[in-house]
Amino acid sequence: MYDVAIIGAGVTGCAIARELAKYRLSTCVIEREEDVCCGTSKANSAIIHAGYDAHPGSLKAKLNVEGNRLMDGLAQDLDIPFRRNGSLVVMTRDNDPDVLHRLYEQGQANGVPGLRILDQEEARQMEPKLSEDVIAALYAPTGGIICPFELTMGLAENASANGVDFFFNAPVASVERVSFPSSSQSSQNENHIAAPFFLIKGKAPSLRFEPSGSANSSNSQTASDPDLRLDSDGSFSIHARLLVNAAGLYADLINNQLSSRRLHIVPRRGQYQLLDKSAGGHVDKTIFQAPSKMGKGVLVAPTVHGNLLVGPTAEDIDNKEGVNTTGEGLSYLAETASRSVAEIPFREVITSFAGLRAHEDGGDFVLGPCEDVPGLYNASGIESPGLSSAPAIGRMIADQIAEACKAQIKSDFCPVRRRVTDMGQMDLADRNMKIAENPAYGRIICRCESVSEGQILEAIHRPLGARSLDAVKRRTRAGMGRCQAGFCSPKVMEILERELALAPDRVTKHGPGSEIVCGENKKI
Ligand SMILES: Cc1cc2nc3c(=O)[nH]c(=O)nc-3n(C[C@H](O)[C@H](O)[C@H](O)COP(=O)(O)OP(=O)(O)OC[C@H]3O[C@@H](n4cnc5c(N)ncnc54)[C@H](O)[C@@H]3O)c2cc1C
Ligand SMILES: O=P(O)(O)OC[C@H](O)CO
Ligand code: FES
Repeated sequence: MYDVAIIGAGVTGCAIARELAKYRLSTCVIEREEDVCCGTSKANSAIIHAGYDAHPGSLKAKLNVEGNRLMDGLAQDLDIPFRRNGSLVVMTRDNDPDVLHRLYEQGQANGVPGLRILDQEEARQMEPKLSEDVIAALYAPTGGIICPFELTMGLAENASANGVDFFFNAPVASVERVSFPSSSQSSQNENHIAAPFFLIKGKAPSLRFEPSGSANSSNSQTASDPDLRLDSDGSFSIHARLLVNAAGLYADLINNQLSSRRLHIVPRRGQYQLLDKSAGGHVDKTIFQAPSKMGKGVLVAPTVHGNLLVGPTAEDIDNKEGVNTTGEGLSYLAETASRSVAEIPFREVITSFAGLRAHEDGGDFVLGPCEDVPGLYNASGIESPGLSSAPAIGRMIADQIAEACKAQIKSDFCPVRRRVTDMGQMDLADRNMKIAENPAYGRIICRCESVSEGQILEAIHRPLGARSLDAVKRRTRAGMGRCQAGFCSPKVMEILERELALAPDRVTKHGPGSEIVCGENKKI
């Protein structure tokens, strides 16, 4: 029986897992996808917000500012690309003239440091490509940009290295609070009433169990593991004393199985255009427009890897899987972005994508113990600024759980994790030394992003290692370049086949059901 089970391996679940790993508690994370960071955490604006957007007194306001403050230390410990590039909210003649003052006052109340309102000239000096229509701007020096994949994976890998188990390809179908011994408990317990616990069930024919700290672990689960029961049809059940609901868009479905305090989460789609690195220097700061009831509006921002990002739209839709882009949405972006930034080189678009905000009807994060279900902790309704707030959400939930269980701090928690070697960040001498040590670092697999075979091997053979093309991409950037994997995909597939002893038709893009080839069509 685990002390704590967390449903969801997005940035929220992984941040909570890492904080819980600081305590003497047995913890697992259960994720329906094949990897961490497959939900909203992988498709967003990647901004670490300063914290002036949310209403004073809200959880969003408090945790955004605290998360922002914690980010430098976390990025250093977990080796996450993060840059405080600062942000501007620009005002044009069409906007309500009070908008910047309102945001400024809100920021002051939330405790955001260094906010300043700039006139037209100062704003343009800071960002020469601002549109002619911009007449003033709110400057926030603590705004930042981050790699959301590395943030989520760094938290997860570090949690794993410190004792947290992960289950992948494990969609939870039902959760139940049980207050009697179940048949799966040991016979010693049969004659007395056990403390209530959560019974978490699902069907996972290809469940992948990653016990803590396991590098190179095989894909087979351990049927003998006392915390997990797996039947021949792939049904699994996991027992835990406490349950954390960090299931993103599906957190309402998990909560509503247990609590009469219903949640309702609407997917609010945000579409983006991502431009090539040749356009990455078009702006330096993150350029926001005036916010609306639907969100912070369309931004133009550099990414930590040197691309330019334009988006998102904000459309409420019915489909929790509706991550498609639309012609209408993408045209809206081009038209709207030009109100704040001039001459955006849209010819340099290399891809478009969409993410879904988990918008809860109440409008704020839903965090902490659920009033009518002892042992259930919600981390639900985590829309923006969820990425920025993740370090603070992790601390808040873990502290609440540790206090409730009177859990002791572990003395051997190691806060440090290193990401896959980034050859691009090395000088020539270091690069040559690395290649001399291991020639695989000299074999370039992804030309656009200069990713070597050595880096891909590292991505596969590390705790919570990559098992698919997209998982390799998130860890190394192989496939994220200008050709969008046209050249490097077959090569990465070959490496996955070889290293994981997979038949070619078992290599997937993003887990079971996304196999890339279906067989041979010609003998060579
Ligand atoms: C368009 C857009 C732009 C954004 N921009 C920013 C930004 O710039 N800055 C910022 O701070 N925030 C931003 N956000 C918000 C931020 O991305 C989210 O708040 C954050 O990623 C939410 O993380 P999460 O872990 O709660 O959810 P997710 O990342 O969605 O993780 C939930 C996980 O639960 C899993 N799951 C669901 N149901 C089950 C089940 N039944 N069984 C097992 N697993 C399950 C899912 O597969 C998923 O992996 C943005 C969001 C969007 C959509
Ligand atoms: O549109 P929002 O308010 O959900 O914010 C999304 C990002 O944080 C900024 O683009
Ligand atoms: S070669 Fe990998 S993205 Fe182009």
